[in-house]
Amino acid sequence: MALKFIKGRLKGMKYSFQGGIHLLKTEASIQVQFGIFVLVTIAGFFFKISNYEWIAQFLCVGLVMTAEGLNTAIEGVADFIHPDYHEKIGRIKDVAAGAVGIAALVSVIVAGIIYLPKIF
Ligand SMILES: Nc1ncnc2c1ncn2[C@@H]1O[C@H](COP(=O)(O)OP(=O)(O)OP(=O)(O)O)[C@@H](O)[C@H]1O
Repeated sequence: MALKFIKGRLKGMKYSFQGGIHLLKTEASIQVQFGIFVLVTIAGFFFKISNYEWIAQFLCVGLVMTAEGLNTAIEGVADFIHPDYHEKIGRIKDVAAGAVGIAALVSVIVAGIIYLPKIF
């Protein structure tokens, strides 16, 4: 029983890992965000940011990439169930993209709070 449960969870982890790799290989926006993650990590070491600033930074990067992954999944489902033009599909995609936009805006604000005082 417990072994079956553990095997199921490990399988789930394998699928989520495969999904993440697929996103990184195929989605230009995730690749850009991964590049930003690398850059801000370098900046974090350069400016010697505090533990709490590292936490805020990792949470922001994670938030944006999670939102982007979900946005990609929603776009994929929308295109699969309705490949043709439809006003509602357009609205659904806009809302999903809007969620990424909110995450990105919050992240830019957090980055400003962390880095602007260190630069100026
Ligand atoms: N089937 C559709 N019906 C109506 N409007 C659509 C449809 N597909 C896309 N759109 C409109 O075009 C916008 C961009 O959609 P698209 O699927 O090209 O996403 P994208 O942001 O370019 O993502 P990606 O670059 O990952 O393909 C949507 O937000 C929506 O406004």
